Amino acid sequence: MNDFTRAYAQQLDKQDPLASYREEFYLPEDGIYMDGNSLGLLSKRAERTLLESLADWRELGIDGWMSGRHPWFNLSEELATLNAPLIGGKPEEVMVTGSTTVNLHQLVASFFKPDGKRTKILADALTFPSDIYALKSQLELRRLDPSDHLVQVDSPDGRFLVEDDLIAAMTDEIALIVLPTVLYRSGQILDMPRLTKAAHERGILIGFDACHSVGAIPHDFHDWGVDFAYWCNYKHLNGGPGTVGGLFVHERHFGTTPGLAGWFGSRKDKQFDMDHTMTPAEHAGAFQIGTPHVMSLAPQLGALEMFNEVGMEAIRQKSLALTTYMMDLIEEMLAPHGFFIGSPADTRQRGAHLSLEHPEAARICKALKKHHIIPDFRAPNIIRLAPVALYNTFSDVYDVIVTLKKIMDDKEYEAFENVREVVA
Ligand SMILES: Cc1ncc(COP(=O)(O)O)c(C=O)c1O
Ligand SMILES: Nc1ccccc1C(=O)C[C@H](N)C(=O)O
Repeated sequence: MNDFTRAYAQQLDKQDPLASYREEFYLPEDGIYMDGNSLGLLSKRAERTLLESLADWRELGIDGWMSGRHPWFNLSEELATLNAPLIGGKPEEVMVTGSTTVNLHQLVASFFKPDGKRTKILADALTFPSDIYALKSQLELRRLDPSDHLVQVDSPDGRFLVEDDLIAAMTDEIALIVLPTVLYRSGQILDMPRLTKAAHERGILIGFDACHSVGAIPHDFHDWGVDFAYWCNYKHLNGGPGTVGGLFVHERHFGTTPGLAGWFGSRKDKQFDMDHTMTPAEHAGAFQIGTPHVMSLAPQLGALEMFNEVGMEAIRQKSLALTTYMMDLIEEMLAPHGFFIGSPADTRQRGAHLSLEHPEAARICKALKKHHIIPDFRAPNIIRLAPVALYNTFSDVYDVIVTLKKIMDDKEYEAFENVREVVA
């Protein structure tokens, strides 16, 4: 690209087949939101389905479980059907339940079966901390010392993982592998089919944390043979702050006893028999635990509808066009200012956000916020920018980078302290 005018960005917006979806969202009135990889924005459809469920509660009380606009007893299953195409699973392999960390606990409790020499869990050194806390506590629950039973593969540069290194660590001591689909800092996509194949050739189960990929890139978890996966629905899927998460269990594992059992994992027709012997659902529903957070599920009905309407291929195409455009602008406009793009240049390895590294990152983020631009900061030196396919424009990207240039040219960031805020 060699046209660095705003007119060119506007021309790209005119050609954007997804342009009309922007109007579906509540966007900041006088700013630009670039943080959809941390918390997606509210859409009018999500608001509508939440209000409908609230009205069901108001009008029906307990009968909302079986009647009303969105009967709550089957809501998790209904949402699983909407979530399944986004991760390439069969509807019965998916459940909308729990949260990312809770689902990881459930899946490790169910699928980590140390046996003989195989007593270790393999993870990586760059993954989200909550996953590591969960894995360590799962080991401790089984009286296995995490310092030698959790193997974390290092990254040569602190940004990216090397699949060959991960595969080399798949020894005959490893019982289970848990890796991210997309790294939360650099946005690197791991080669999931290759890693799954390598794990299975070595007799190891493998699961993925799909928080940063669901709603951002297409997946084929079923066809790749992935054993399990888990994710949140509040980032790219715009389900609302703390909305209920998702999990995938490959159908070959149906019948596995849930490690953390609870009555909502029962076969639906058996649940209210109130028997003290559980009859688990015959699909991924078995991994539910207790009563779903209905008001937190409800917005997903509206939010997920859009993804099914548009399809992940079209979303991915626009997302890559946005991040590629952003990279080009960064290289052209910010060259003298010491930024490093810590995300993959290769589109096959790039998720849906860019990570800009700079020693003054914390205060550059504060200066951006002063201009009503919302990025996020990840310590010690990363500005994450996520131009989101359904609601951001090429003009947004242009305006963000031009503002960043102004902040750097005029040293505006010097007015702030270079320390992170409490929620960064
Ligand atoms: C990759 C990843 N894993 C796990 C989590 C933790 O999710 P939760 O707090 O919803 O359990 C997050 C974000 O918070 C995340 O980005
Ligand atoms: N759950 C949150 C609650 C508050 C603030 C941020 C989060 C995030 O999800 C951060 C995100 N996981 C990240 O990739 O950094």
